[in-house]
Amino acid sequence: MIVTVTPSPAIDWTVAVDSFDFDAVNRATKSTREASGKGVNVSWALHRAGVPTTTVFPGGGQTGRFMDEAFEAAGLPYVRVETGREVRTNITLITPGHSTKINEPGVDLDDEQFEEFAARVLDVGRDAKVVLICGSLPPSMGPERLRALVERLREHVDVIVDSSGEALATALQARPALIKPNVHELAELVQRDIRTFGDVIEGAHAAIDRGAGAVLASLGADGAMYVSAERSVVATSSNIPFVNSVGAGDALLSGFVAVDGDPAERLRNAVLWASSAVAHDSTLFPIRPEFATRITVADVVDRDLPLEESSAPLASTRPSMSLADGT
Ligand SMILES: O=P(O)(O)OC[C@@]1(O)O[C@H](CO)[C@@H](O)[C@@H]1O
Repeated sequence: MIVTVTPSPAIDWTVAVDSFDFDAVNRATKSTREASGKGVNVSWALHRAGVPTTTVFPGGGQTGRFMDEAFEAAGLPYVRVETGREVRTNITLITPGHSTKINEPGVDLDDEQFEEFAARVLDVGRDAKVVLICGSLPPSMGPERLRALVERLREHVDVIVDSSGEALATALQARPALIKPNVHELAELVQRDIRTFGDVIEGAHAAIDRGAGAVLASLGADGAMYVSAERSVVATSSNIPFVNSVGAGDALLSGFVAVDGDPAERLRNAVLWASSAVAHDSTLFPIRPEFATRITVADVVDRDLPLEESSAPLASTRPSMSLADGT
C-alpha cells in the first residue's frame, strides 16, 4: 500500500480555450473540476494503474464533500480530516502549447486539526510500503511540523517528500528516502545554478549530503534524472504531443513508486507516466503504453550538456543529446 499525503489539496478547475485575449470574452471549449493536489494526483495515477493506495488530506465544506464523492465513485481509499473550511480551488488555463496556473493559498488547519491530521497520517502510514508527502503546506503547518511528521513516519516506513523552498530544506533534516524537485527547486535547495546535467548531479549530491536518500529530478523538456550516492540515470522521451504540463511531476513520481527494482526501470516507467500526463488535458490521464518506444534511459555520459531553456515538459529529445545505449 502506498500512502499519499496532501497537506494543501485543491479542486483543480481546468479551462481550455482555443485562443486567449486580455480585455475580451474568451469562450471555453472545455471546463472540468477535479479532486486534486499533488499527493492526490499521485494516488489517482496509482489507483488507475491498479496499485493499492490511500490518500490523506484535510478539507471541509462542499468542496470537501465533492472530493469524498469523487474518491467514493472511483473506489479510491481516502482519509479526509474535517476542517470545516472549503478546499482551495486552483485554476489551470490551457491555451494551445501552454498551461498557465493560478493557485489559491492552502486552507489553514488549527492546532487541534493539525494534530488529528498528523495522527491519521501516522495511523494509515505506519504499515505502508512508502508514504509520499506532496505539495505546498498550509500556513499553520510550517516546515518544522513537516520535518517532525517525516521524522515520526520514518521510524516505521520510507518517506518521500515532494515540496519546495523552506519546507523541502527543513524536511531534509528528517532524512527522507527520496525527494522530487524540479530544476528550480533543486537550485534553490542547494543554492547553486543548475544549467547542465552535471550540475543536476552535483546539486543532487549536495541534497544527499544534507539528508536526502536519493533525488528524482524532473527536468522539463530534458526528461528526468535519478541520482543516488552510487548512480546517475537520465530518461528522456521524444515525439510526445504537448497538451498540458500540470501534474506531469506528480505523474513522474507515481510512475517511479509504482514499480520496484532497478532505478533505471523505475525511471523509465516514471517518464512513461509523465509523458502520458503531458499528452492529456487533465491530471486524470490515461497511461499510453505506445509511448514506451519513445523513451530512452541511460547512465549519464555527458555531464557538460546544457539543459534546455524550454519549459515544455518531456516533449523533446535533442539529437545532440549524448546517451549511452538504453538500459
Ligand atoms: O500549490 P501546490 O501544492 O504547490 O500545488 C498544487 C497543484 O498545482 O499541484 C498539482 C499539480 O502538480 C495540481 O493538481 C495542484 O493544483
